[in-house]
Amino acid sequence: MSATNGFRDDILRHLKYSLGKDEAHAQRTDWRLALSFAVRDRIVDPWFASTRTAYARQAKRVYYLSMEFLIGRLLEDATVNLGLMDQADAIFDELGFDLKDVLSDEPDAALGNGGLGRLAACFLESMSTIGCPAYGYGIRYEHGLFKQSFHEGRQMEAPEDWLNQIHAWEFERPESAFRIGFGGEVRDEHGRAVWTPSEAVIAEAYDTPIIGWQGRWANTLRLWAAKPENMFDLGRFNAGDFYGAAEAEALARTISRVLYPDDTTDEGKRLRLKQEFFFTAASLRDILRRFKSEYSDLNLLPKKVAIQLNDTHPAIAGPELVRLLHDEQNLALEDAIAIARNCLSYTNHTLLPEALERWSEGLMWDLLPRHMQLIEAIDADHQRSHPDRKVAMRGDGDVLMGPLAFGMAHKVNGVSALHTDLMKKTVFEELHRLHPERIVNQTNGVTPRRWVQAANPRLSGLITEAIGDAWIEDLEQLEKLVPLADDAAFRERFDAAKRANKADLAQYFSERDMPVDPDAMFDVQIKRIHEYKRQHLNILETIALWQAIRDDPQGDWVPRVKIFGGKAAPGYFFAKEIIHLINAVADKINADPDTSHLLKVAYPANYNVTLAERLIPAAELSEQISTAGKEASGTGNMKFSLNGALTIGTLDGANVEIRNLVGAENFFLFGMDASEVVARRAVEGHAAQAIEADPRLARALDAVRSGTFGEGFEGIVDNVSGHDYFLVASDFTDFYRAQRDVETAYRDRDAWIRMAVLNTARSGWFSSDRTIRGYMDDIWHARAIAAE
Ligand SMILES: CCc1ccc([C@H](C)CC(=O)N[C@@H]2O[C@H](CO)[C@@H](O)[C@H](O)[C@H]2O)cc1
Repeated sequence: MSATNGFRDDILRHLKYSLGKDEAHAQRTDWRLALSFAVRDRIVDPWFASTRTAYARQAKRVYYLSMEFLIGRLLEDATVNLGLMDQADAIFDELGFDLKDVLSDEPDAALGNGGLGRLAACFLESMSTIGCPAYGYGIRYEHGLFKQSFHEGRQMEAPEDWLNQIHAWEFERPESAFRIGFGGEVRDEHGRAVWTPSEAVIAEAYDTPIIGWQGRWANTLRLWAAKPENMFDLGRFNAGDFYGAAEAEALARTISRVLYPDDTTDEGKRLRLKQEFFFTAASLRDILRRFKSEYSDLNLLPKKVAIQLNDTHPAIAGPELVRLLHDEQNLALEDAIAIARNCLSYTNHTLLPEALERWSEGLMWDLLPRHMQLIEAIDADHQRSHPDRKVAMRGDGDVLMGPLAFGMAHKVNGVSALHTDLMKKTVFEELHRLHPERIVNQTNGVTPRRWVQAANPRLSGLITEAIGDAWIEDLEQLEKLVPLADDAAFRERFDAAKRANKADLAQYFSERDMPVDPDAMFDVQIKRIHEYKRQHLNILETIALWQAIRDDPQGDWVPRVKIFGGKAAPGYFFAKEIIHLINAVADKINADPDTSHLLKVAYPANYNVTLAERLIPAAELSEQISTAGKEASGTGNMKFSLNGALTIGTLDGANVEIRNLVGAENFFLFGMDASEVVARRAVEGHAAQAIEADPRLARALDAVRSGTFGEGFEGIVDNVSGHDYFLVASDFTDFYRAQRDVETAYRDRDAWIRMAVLNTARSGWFSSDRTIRGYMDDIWHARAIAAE
């Protein structure tokens, strides 16, 4: 019985016995689920072996606590990592189906907003591929990030409901449940603090196996769902109070009902804090339960447990771990604090002031009274050892989650070299001076399995043909491609792969009434919509280009398609105006008979992980144009370089390291650097000056203000020509110059492809495997082990 036949039989067996469907009546979803179950069967054994080996080897485990895991689809990832893609392709071909079509039936697990959530997902896959014993802990949101659609160019939001169908990749764990309390009071009983919560919910675990490359190891993503202590109040039901009967359940489930869609603004909502404590407390309980099932001496905890806080969202872990060790395990307070600190480490992902979490002490006293007491004690303990320094964890009636996380962590890291440096000079300046060894850098990375091997099979095949397939788990082997940049035949095939990917994307767009020319340059900016990411700078340059083409239609223009993708937080008005403007400009320019053969704008709605996997392999120009000093790292920038797109960008975040590795000559740099930005912002009237000095910019802004693209965009023009905090006006002229340089380069196909090959070849360092090895060595002191 060949492996393929065994696999085929398992698919048919699941269709019949797991889904109760016979082939004749099976829908696409049935086939997708049958395939999922057959693939899942092949994950369970390595999964169990990994868990068993970690216990047998008394290995140190890593616990990654994150409010977000932007996983996307799982079936293709698992099939690729198990090396079953070709078999699945052959089986479905024989069954008369297109595997790609079956795979496209899976909904994205959109349990995240953007960079932070996707990084967590890449990290889980890399920890499994490396064989680092680890758990991801998060929330099983019933509704992930909202679905975006456009109505008359404006963003509309609709609930995302990935769980309104069978979810093939989770195992419910009713036996792993914890009672999580809120509110109530703290009484002192013989010198011991006893917290009696006034309300409680049950946190129930759902496990998803995360298989690594070649299925050698699998870790667990444990997501907590909120359930009521008692499901249904029969008494109230019998009394005819039907709502009352279901109230407890509805209230409890609210905690894991929906992901907060903000990715840069701390709303400070009570429910958000409940979500943060809910999953953090359940995770710490589970971690201590597992530790105590193997060891009795709590002083061993830091040797066996490393807990990573993905930003401040789980920072309540500091006080909660101290509470568990001191109040429940009876360790002395200072010992509890020391042990907790040696287990905990914290990653900062943003310097934006509005994104730094602070909770009112009033709310903290109300919701978590014992934790507020402990925060005071921890703060006092920290200040005691540094009386003269302003390193308070509280200020103006708020608990500052950044300083609290910093104070309760043995290591704190930034996510790119520039960002880590800025952390030391700005938000954590005083704390850094106090703890000069605590801040380290771990530049982000992305998993090459999803973002190259699976998303871009044409390029992957070409690379493997040229240098073998070891690159997939040792990405810096891509360096071996450098000499091939000078090989015309290889360049030819490299370009052919990109060309074919562009044709696929053009097909996808034409099916959605967005016809584009596959021979035009595909210029892509895909990320959350935010002023600091400057999508409005990109659309203003697009307008100026359009005007220039109209001035000189016979000019030697390079046909270009400007592709945008991204959601705005529902409450972020300005970002929504930027979306509206981009769609309005698209309508105008795409309908212009004189220019539409030279310039098109495409903005597919509902940008998510799956759409990124479709857009990035077809991209030629990657827009990384944030105001220097604002983008902590970026990870899309890495995905584009690996897939042979050239970057136009500022010296911001990881762009700096990408440019250093691929070579300045293979990168289109523009704009001010982080220190020039600070200096320029201090110049009175900096925007007006810039507009004064650049007629193209003035003309583009006039067109927007005068209604060329419709009414209602004054806000954007006023901002860019007024306060312009993100220096769109001041960076415009150089951006326009860089875009013209891009066109000059693009005209020389050979030179362009050569640069593209060098970007792919020299981007291997941006593998999340390299990043995870950095965390293992510098922060977690954890070692990889192989499953027995
Ligand atoms: C409290 C609301 C909130 C929610 C999420 C966040 C995240 C930290 C925002 C985020 O996703 N940051 C991005 O993290 C990526 C992974 O490190 C970086 O590559 C991006 O530069 C950074 O913007 C801030 C504030």
